[in-house]
Amino acid sequence: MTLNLNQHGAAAPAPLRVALIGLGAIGRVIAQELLAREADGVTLVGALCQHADEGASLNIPVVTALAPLLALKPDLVVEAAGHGAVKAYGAAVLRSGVDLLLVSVGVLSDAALHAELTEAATSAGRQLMLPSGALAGLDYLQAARLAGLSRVCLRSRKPPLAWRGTPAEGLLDLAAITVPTVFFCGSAREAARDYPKNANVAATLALCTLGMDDTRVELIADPCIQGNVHEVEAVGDAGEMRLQLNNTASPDNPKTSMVTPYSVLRSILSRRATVSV
Ligand SMILES: NC(=O)C1=CN([C@@H]2O[C@H](COP(=O)(O)OP(=O)(O)OC[C@H]3O[C@@H](n4cnc5c(N)ncnc54)[C@H](OP(=O)(O)O)[C@@H]3O)[C@@H](O)[C@H]2O)C=CC1
Ligand SMILES: O=C([O-])CC(=O)C(=O)O
Repeated sequence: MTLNLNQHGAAAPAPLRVALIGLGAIGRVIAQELLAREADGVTLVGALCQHADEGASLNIPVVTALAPLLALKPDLVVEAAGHGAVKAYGAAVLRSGVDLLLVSVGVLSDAALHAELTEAATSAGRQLMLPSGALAGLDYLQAARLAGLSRVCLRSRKPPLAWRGTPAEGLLDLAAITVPTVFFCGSAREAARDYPKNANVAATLALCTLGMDDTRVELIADPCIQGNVHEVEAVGDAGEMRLQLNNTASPDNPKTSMVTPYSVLRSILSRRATVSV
C-alpha cells in the first residue's frame, strides 16, 4: 500500500482520478486546466469521445466506449457532451460505483431519466453533482428556498447566432431581427427540454428553487449584445434577488458561456480542497 505524505508527514488523500465525456468547447478547457493542475490533487485519466483522434493534442488516453473509460478507474466522471451522452452513459457510470458530474443539467427535465439517475446514485452510494455552470447565486437561492420562495424567473439573452439550430429558427428570422425579441415564455422544464444546448441553466435554477414546472423562463434573441446575458429574479420571505450576468461567450461555441468549464473545474477542485467554500 502506498501512502502519500504531505509536508507535515500527515497522510494526504490519493489524487482524485477524473475522466471526461466530451472534448468540445467545455471539455477541452477542463482537460487543459486539469493537466496543468496535477499538483492540486487531481489527475485526468482519459476521455470518452465520438472519434478516437479528438484528444491527440492533449496527449491523454481517448476511448470511444464507456467500458474502456471505466477501466481507467476514475473516481469521478465529468460529462460535458450533451443530453444524448447523459442518456447513453449516466446511469451506467453511477451503477459502476463512480460519481458523476453533469454539465448538461437540462436533461433532468426528463422526469423518468431524473428518477433513474437518482435511483442509480442512491443504490450505488455515489453522488450526482451539478455545477453552477453559466449561472451564479445558487447558494443564496437554496438558502432562500428553505425560508420560502414565491416566484423565480430566468431571462436568458443571447445573440441571434447562438440560437441557430434551435426551434427559435422556426419562430423568427434570426438573421433579420434588429431589436431584442422574446421567442419563448414557459416553464424551466420546457425550456431545458426544447433548447438542450442553450437552456441548461434553466434546469439548474429550477432544481435549486421552485422546481421544473414552477420556475419561469424567457428566452430572447438580442442583436445588441455580444455574449450571453442571464437575469434571475427571485422573491420570497427572505427578500428579493435581482442578478444579472453578462457572460463572455466561449471562443469555440457561441451558445456556451466561457465561465462554464471553470465552474466545473471549481467543483472538481473543491473535492480535494482543505478549506471548501
Ligand atoms: N450547465 C450549464 O451552465 C451549461 C451546460 N452546457 C451543456 O454542455 C454541453 C457541452 O457544451 P459545449 O462543450 O459547449 O458543446 P460542444 O458542442 O462544443 O462540445 C460537445 C462535445 O461532445 C461531443 N459529444 C457529443 N455526444 C457525445 C457522446 N455521446 N459521447 C462522447 N462525446 C460526445 C461532441 O462531439 P461531436 O462534435 O463529434 O458531436 C463535442 O465534441 C451542451 O450540449 C450543454 O448541454 C452548455 C453550457 C452551459
Ligand atoms: O452557457 C450559457 O450561457 C447557458 C447555456 O448555454 C446553457 O445553459 O445551456
